[in-house]
Amino acid sequence: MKGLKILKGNIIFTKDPNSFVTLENGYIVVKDSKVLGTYSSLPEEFKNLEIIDYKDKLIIPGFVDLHAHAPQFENRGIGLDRELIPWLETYTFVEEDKFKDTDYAKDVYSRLANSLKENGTTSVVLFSSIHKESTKVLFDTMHKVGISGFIGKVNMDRNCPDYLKEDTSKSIEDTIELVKEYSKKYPLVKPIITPRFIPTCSDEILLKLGEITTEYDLKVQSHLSENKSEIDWVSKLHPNTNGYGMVYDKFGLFKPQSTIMAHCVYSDKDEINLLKEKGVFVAHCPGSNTNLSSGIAPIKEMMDSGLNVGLGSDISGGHDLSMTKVMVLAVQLSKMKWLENNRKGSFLSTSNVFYLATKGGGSFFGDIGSFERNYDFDALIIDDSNLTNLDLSLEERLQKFIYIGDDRNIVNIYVKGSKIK
Ligand SMILES: Nc1nc2[nH]cnc2c(=O)[nH]1
Repeated sequence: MKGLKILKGNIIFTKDPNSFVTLENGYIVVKDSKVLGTYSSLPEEFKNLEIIDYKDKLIIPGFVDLHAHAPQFENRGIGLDRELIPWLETYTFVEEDKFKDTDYAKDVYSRLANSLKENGTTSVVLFSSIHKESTKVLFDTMHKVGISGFIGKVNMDRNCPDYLKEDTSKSIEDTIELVKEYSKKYPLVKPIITPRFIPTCSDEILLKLGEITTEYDLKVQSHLSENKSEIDWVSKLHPNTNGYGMVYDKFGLFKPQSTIMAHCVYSDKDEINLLKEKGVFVAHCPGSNTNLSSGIAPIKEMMDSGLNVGLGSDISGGHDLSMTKVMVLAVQLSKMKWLENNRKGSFLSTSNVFYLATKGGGSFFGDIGSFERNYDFDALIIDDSNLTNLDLSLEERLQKFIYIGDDRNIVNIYVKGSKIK
């Protein structure tokens, strides 16, 4: 049978946030790019096909990073003694300015893309910088490495240093050029509309971006309610709008089921209801919640209330793009939040956080992040033999890999059925 691949190993994935599906020495049948089925014993019809036998290794879905800043790759681990606005002004804008040079972009973006891949991120949603040519470099580089992604040229035309302040019309012109060139150029890497955040975007640019979103049927990403000074700033800039989220919505930038808002640390009831009503995805970024002293987003509550939620590394507000490190931090912060709330509700379980890092974020892309039938076959093969000599269940082995494993344990990677490592 043409286009069929059969993989054997210890399969573990989530269909819902509250439980794992595990198949010890199970089989995944893949047809072209998609999962045909998972089986504990191989059905007769596939019996004479070749089997790729991963023996005792784990087979898990690839990770999804819903929020990261590509031009901040070099800044990981520095400047984290500041809060958001001074951090942006002192470190981030200065580094992003370097991307006016495409040679610099080629160097940084190829290391970024390889690092994402090596760490098992098979789908990623990236902010680029304001620079059109370097954004093209990012599209081309991500395509070459073979992981899937949305990439957005940043738009900002006020309240930032002159060297990054865009002329509004030129910003829109460059965005449309990128959308036209890259919407169909590559199968796995697509453009996304990316106003940086409300403080750096004029009403005019937001209005135009809303129009482009509708006209070209695009997705949108930005930041929301991350830090208290930022929220105060937005309420001063938009005194007649009822809340930060409402500003995006007013300009048509909460496109149903197609928008990601990073952070949402301080979203109140009305904002949460708006996010829910519009099917906005919240990218929870525990790394930057702590590093930039922003606060802990109540992610477990958001998830339980039915919001679309995924995880973001948010480099370089977050210092590490490894999604296993992000998962650990998300669990740890959710425990702190739970204690802070006098043990009301609960904290993130291992299946909760694994779901967030796979199917939760993956549903922004489509059928991604699980091994259910017709899901894209994005998978990691994990050799965890160096991590323990205990006799553990598959769930415990996965937990151990998340907590103490690293990129060296990821021995093979599949994206859309193709082996990229
Ligand atoms: N974490 C984070 N928040 C932002 N808000 C506006 N820009 C940024 C950024 O680069 N990182």
